[in-house]
Amino acid sequence: MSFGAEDRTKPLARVMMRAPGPAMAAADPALWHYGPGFDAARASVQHAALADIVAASGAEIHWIPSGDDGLSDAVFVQDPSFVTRAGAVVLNMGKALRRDEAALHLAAYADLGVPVIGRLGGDATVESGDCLWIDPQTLAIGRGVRSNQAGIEALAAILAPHGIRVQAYDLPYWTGPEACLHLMSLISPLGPRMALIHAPLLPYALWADLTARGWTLLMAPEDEFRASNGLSLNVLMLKPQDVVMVDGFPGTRALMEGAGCRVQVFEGDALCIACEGGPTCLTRPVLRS
Ligand SMILES: NC(=O)NCCC[C@H](N)C(=O)O
Repeated sequence: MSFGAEDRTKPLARVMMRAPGPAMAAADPALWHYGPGFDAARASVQHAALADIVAASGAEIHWIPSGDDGLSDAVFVQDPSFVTRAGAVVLNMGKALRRDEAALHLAAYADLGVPVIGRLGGDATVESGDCLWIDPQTLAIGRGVRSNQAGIEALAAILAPHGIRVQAYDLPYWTGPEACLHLMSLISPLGPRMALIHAPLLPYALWADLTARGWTLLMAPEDEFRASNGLSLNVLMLKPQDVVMVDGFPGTRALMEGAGCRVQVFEGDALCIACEGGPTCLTRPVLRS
């Protein structure tokens, strides 16, 4: 089976997802840092609506089995691993409650026949929500509450033999270590060299590096970013300039449409805004082709 999802000139062809299922139905919102809008039953319906959009785009979905395993955040399949043209890397989550998700991803790659080229463990943590492909040879990593220096160094050592360079950028404190602030909370690629950004929190050096490479950076409306706890900006690229976002943010949507994007929406208040993860976080690309 072919794999490798780092080339954003290509459409999403294969992706992993996990339904919220019994794990999220049993979740204690205070333990998981879920907001007042959390509603597990509605979250399941909203997740299914996103899956319908992804499937209609032509991408094949590989479902990680849901279970009553206490892993409520495992619905956010973006984070515990990522897939390069050389194979998958299985990460070590910075959020302690999410550590056991690695086993789900290892099993999924075994099912799919995707080789695992490296794993992180011990005190070295990186979450894939902190990882952004600048180009297929350059992976940006946000150093912050979820991804640490030891993790970044371990990941660089795994990727270097495959011709992939890692570049770290520091993330801000923002609302503190309990909240989920990933690098990808501040930037969503819309195409090979186009992205939606929240400039005030984005590492300046990343902004400068992308600008020097000729990226078009669209500044997402501040009011919608704040009202959504950042989820207005979490946009999944299905194909270059063909994207899906949480409904309810007309200014952000209009900005992307004005830049030539087709934008589809789904309701995400009970799932995305409440649980701090949007359509990007709910999908783990395996292949773009
Ligand atoms: N890539 C992402 O931004 N993932 C969202 C993860 C949300 C989840 N509740 C977490 O705190 O890890």
